[in-house]
Amino acid sequence: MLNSGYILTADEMRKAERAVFDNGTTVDRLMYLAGTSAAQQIWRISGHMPTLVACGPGNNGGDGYVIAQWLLEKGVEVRVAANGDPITDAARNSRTAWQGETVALDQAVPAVQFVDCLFGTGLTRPLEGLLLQNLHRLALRANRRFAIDLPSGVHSDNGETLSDIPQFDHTLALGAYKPSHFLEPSRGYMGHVSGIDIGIRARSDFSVIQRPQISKPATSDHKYSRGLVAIVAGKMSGAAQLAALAAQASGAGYVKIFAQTDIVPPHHSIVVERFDTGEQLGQLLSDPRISAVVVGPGLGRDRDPRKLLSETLKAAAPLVVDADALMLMGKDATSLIASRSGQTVLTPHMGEFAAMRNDGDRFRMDELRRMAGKTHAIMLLKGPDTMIANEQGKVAISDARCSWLSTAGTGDVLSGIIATRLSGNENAFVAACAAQWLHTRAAQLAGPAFSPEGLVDQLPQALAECL
Ligand SMILES: NC(=O)C1=CN([C@@H]2O[C@H](COP(=O)(O)OP(=O)(O)OC[C@H]3O[C@@H](n4cnc5c(N)ncnc54)[C@H](O)[C@@H]3O)[C@@H](O)[C@H]2O)[C@@H](O)CC1
Ligand SMILES: Nc1ncnc2c1ncn2[C@@H]1O[C@H](COP(=O)(O)OP(=O)(O)O)[C@@H](O)[C@H]1O
Repeated sequence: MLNSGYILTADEMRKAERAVFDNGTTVDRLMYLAGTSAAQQIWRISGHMPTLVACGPGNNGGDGYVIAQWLLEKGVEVRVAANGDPITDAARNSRTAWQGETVALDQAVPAVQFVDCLFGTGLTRPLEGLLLQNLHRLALRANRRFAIDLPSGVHSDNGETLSDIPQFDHTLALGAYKPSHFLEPSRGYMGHVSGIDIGIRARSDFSVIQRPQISKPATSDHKYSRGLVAIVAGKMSGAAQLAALAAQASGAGYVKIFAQTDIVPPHHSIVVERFDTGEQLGQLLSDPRISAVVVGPGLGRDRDPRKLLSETLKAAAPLVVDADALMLMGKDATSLIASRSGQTVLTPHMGEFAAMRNDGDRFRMDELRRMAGKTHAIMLLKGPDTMIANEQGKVAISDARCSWLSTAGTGDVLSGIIATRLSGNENAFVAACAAQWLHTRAAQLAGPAFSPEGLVDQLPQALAECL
């Protein structure tokens, strides 16, 4: 994976480029490498498609002149649209090396293929006036649109679109992925995102969630050593049953549901144990063989579940806190979770996150990291761009996605998978990342319009890909 899966902010990318220059590569050389590699990718996809490349004033524009020249030498009918001279030496040199026709942006005639090299990581403010109008005019009248590094108008680091931007078919990330290659809403405009390796090797707190390595049970394993997952069920037990099924299908040795009502186990091997009071639940949870607990799915939000939640928070085992439990804690989540002794993973969706967070103005990734720091827990923010933060400030972002997951009950399934991964004594951050990968992969395998049960059915196959 590009830059070993480390995602770089614009500042980190500049530092990484400086390291490359310090090792003797010139700016011109790096731009040549970026531009020719991007051009080859465009050529592989489009061949001789007549092309217009829009070049901005900086190094993103510089890449554009290199792309145009490479395509010209391949025999493609290619023109450049640009206003004024480039502002960096490297971009000026690229422009000098360009042997084709250059026209002003507002004079440019659209071509079948449009390549946007107006702005990349250097974008600092919204596009305005004629620039913006011409971007739309030229892009919208093309049949295929490429964005180089980032679509012009996208903030590199936070997923925001600073201007109204056209929809692209392909985005070629240069050197390393930037956060906005994965975050919404910017990701939605990028079409197919792929990476161009230009020799950038830099670590970061941000990374892509990658396929986990999961071990088979050892020959000496038994059901308890593999992990006893306990799901706390409230009065609406369906969600807890889904979490239980998911825990089992992702490899738990034993799954129990602690339920306040008489429920039929969702599977013969899943044991239901009844309790009536919070104290009784506390006793059930004190079983030292329990290796992870889930609380929240279907718990309910009135007074009674509060007692169940406070008993559950006392459990020594690693805990997944989801759904109603998050709403019950609200803004008190930070203090309640920080005082726990065991590992905790909190899994809000955007609505639950809004109820928990203190600073609604802050960029959600920053707030997620802040909450992970304050709670000493793992924060997993669900959605099309699920991100997972730990207390050290690391953030892993999901690059795989499956919009069919937007159906009730799939979050319950995720909580069960996380519990099973936590049972394996994994570091909670690693466990949450592995569970997120398995969840999305199972969704991809399930095909369109699956039920949560259908999602659960695909978990063993997703798991098989990680052994
Ligand atoms: N530094 C390097 O050597 C390399 C850089 N590369 C490319 O260079 C890009 C970054 O280049 P730059 O840092 O020059 O930045 P850009 O080319 O993204 O932006 C150029 C300049 O435009 C101005 N600007 C920002 N927003 C504007 C707006 N809304 N309207 C008008 N002007 C605006 C800023 O002053 C900025 O410096 C990357 O995205 C990548 O495409 C690649 O060629 C790889 C090598
Ligand atoms: N549009 C989407 N694209 C990809 N994944 C999604 C999308 N919408 C929701 N999801 C995923 O589906 C799951 C839904 O969880 P949640 O909102 O808690 O639902 P529920 O509580 O009904 O189970 C989460 O894992 C979330 O990341």
